Amino acid sequence: MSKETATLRGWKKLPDNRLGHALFSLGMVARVPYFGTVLPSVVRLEPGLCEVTSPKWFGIHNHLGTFHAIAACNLAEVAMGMLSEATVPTTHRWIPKAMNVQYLAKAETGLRAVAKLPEIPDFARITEGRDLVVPVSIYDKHGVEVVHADITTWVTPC
Ligand SMILES: CC(C)(COP(=O)(O)OP(=O)(O)OC[C@H]1O[C@@H](n2cnc3c(N)ncnc32)[C@H](O)[C@@H]1OP(=O)(O)O)[C@@H](O)C(=O)NCCC(=O)NCCSC(=O)Cc1ccccc1
Repeated sequence: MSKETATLRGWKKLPDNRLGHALFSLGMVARVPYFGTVLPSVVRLEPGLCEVTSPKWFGIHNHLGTFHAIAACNLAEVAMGMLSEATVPTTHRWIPKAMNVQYLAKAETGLRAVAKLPEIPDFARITEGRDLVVPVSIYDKHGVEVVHADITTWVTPC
């Protein structure tokens, strides 16, 4: 039996272009409707790495007209969630349990979230629940990191 999740297999089956990314992202939003508020587009996915873009549109504005902080947190959750789906094998399960977030600069443009693990754990050695922190950097269109989130997930053997 494959240890790859259906999510990662689905990503690999789709073409690595705008259409494939749109189809994958629509499927994701169908499963997790709240993600839809940031109109996410998953553009890169592999074990240990996920990149998601999100346009700046009226529905995610705050009173300053910038990208609402909690909408940015939602985007961080998208990137962490898809990274986890692509990384955690079917022998284990994961759930986010905490997020530490810093709003580093005003987010005036659409955003790009990059979730990246410094190293992929050896899941065979995870025989009881343990924390796995997923760092997520969120950049504006100028490449400035405007938000940084460290999301703690709880990984357990199935
Ligand atoms: C589970 C834990 C984190 C730790 O509790 P402990 O007692 O130390 O740990 P223990 O391992 O003993 O587990 C006890 C029970 O916990 C449950 N359960 C455990 N693992 C999983 C799992 N992988 N999946 C499902 N359930 C799991 C299970 O019922 C288990 O009982 P069982 O053993 O089956 O009978 C607890 O504090 C909690 O539930 N917090 C709320 C977390 C929460 O709601 N996060 C936000 C949700 S995600 C979101 O909104 C955004 C998003 C969406 C999509 C994509 C991305 C982002």
